[in-house]
Amino acid sequence: MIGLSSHHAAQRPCAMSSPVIEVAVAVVQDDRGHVLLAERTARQVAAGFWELPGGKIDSGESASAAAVRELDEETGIHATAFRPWLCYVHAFPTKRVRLHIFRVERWRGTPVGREGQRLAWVDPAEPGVAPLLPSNARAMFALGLPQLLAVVDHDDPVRAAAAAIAACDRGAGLIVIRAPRCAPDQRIALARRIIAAVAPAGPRVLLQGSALEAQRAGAHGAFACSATLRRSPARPSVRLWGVACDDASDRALAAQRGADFAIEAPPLLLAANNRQAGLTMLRADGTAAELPLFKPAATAARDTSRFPATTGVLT
Ligand SMILES: Nc1nc2c([nH]c(=O)n2[C@@H]2O[C@H](COP(=O)(O)OP(=O)(O)OP(=O)(O)O)[C@@H](O)[C@H]2O)c(=O)[nH]1
Repeated sequence: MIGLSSHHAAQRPCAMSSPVIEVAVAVVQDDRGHVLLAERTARQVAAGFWELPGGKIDSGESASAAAVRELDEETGIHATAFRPWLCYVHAFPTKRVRLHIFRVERWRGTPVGREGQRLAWVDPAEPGVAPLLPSNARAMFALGLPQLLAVVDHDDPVRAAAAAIAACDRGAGLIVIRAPRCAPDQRIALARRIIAAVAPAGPRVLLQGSALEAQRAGAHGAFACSATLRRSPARPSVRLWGVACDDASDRALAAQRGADFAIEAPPLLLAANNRQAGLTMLRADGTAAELPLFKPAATAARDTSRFPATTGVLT
């Protein structure tokens, strides 16, 4: 299940003037997609909180070198292939941390808590260990997102529902319904029809529109186009909020407003697909960004990334 994300809390003003501590952390996943977490020890601040293996970047050290070093020092795992993933600032009450998060794609070794800390392999969608460092909520949430997202944009409810079912067949775990030309009541009726049609496949469904429209439609959340994002003073009160971004400044704004993910698709592509099948498939993008990004999928292969719900603690 995609949980409520706690990274929406407003950033506290008292931390805003403190310097930003640069921290590099590693996401290591086993073949089930479970993520390696470590528990902070009694000797550390925030003892008992679970975190990704990592630590402060030494002066003159690159973020990637720090992530690889800390991973080895703390768990004995040697990363042989990795890539930058998310990078964002979190404001704790008294300090700010910039997390440089790396996805470790290949590694060797058997994880062991080399500093006496407990380790656990957890399902990112249902971690099963607590508490997690609040700064990691965005990353954990992003790890629980599906790989494929579909934008359904058709004014005709029958064709829109057919497009949404086709998207589920192709493995979409998230569906964004756009029907900007419809009046709100029509859009809500169309969304209800799509939500009922795809319910057996179980994707999350977001409606482009206000929080109230999304709620009336029974959607899991709301979606905002880039123009709405720029006009929005704050995150709407919805469980899941996705936005469309045209460029890097939109992305920065989306992260600041607490969006859960962003899509970057040329408006022309969406418009062209609307005239045809009403369906655009997007894939999770692997490059470094402030928040999870989806971009047009060149080939929409079936998504096999759903994680089982079991969790293992290594003692
Ligand atoms: N290791 C780690 N630190 C994190 C994560 N998220 C996060 O906010 N932090 C914060 O980043 C900072 C990392 O400091 P650390 O104490 O673990 O790093 P370190 O081992 O290099 O520091 P030290 O030498 O002072 O002990 C802490 O303030 C910690 O709360 C995370 O996922 N992993």
